Amino acid sequence: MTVPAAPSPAVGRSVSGVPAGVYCALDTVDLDRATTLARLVAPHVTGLKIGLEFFLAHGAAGYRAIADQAERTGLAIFLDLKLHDIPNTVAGALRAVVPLAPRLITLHTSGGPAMMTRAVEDAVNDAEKAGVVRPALIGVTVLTSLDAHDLAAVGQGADPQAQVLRLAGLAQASGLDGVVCSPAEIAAIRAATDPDFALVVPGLRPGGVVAGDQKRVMTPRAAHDLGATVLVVGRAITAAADPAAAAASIAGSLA
Ligand SMILES: O=c1ccn([C@@H]2O[C@H](COP(=O)(O)O)[C@@H](O)[C@H]2O)c(=O)[nH]1
Repeated sequence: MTVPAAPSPAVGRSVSGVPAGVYCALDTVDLDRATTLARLVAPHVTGLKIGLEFFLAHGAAGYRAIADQAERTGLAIFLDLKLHDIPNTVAGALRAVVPLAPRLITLHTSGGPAMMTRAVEDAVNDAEKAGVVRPALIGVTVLTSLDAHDLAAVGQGADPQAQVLRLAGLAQASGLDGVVCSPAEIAAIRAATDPDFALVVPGLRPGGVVAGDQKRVMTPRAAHDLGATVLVVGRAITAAADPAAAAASIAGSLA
């Protein structure tokens, strides 16, 4: 199939060293599939997201295989490990992965202020020691797969927006560079945080694509217009019959 010419994949405003635009989530345990997807979507996206599925299967060697490819095509790498543990353990995990030089790393804001402030301090030192640019530290607030009913089930009575706002405020006060939120909370966080606070937004479904396990969803265009910095798109691209065409169509929808 012919892939339509893509507009510039750099959309939105880059903040805190986070290049703005669409990042494709390479959620697979298959290294060949990940490298093929990375090649196919490269002309249409700003970055590639490596998450738990790929990293647990292939570790640093797999990361480097994707990062080498990303470097050749000028894409940013987002290492989405969603670290969540005591401060010392998260600091140790960062020490292990900061030398890989991803542009973004995630950790859970519900790990608390002590964990986040320690992460910020240590990431600076880890990056300096490794001679790499410090990654942006991005706090996961309330997963986009959760709704008010799910929050109540785990003892968090707050509605998702109130809980996301609370955690985003905590993340900013702890020195993080931004948060992961759903499209539904972008406007409220933008109003409550510094303009340079990065908003990383999954839960994106172009028209006609099923939500599946995601509960707080919007289209990429709606999230872009609301002010997302990073648009995270996985299955709408990777499960499409033609991933390059799907990525090109999403990039085109933002123009
Ligand atoms: O709250 C969150 C945090 C991270 N994610 C990640 O984004 C992608 C979304 O994949 P889709 O296939 O587009 O649903 C996936 O890698 C998640 O781990 C999220 O969805 N929600």
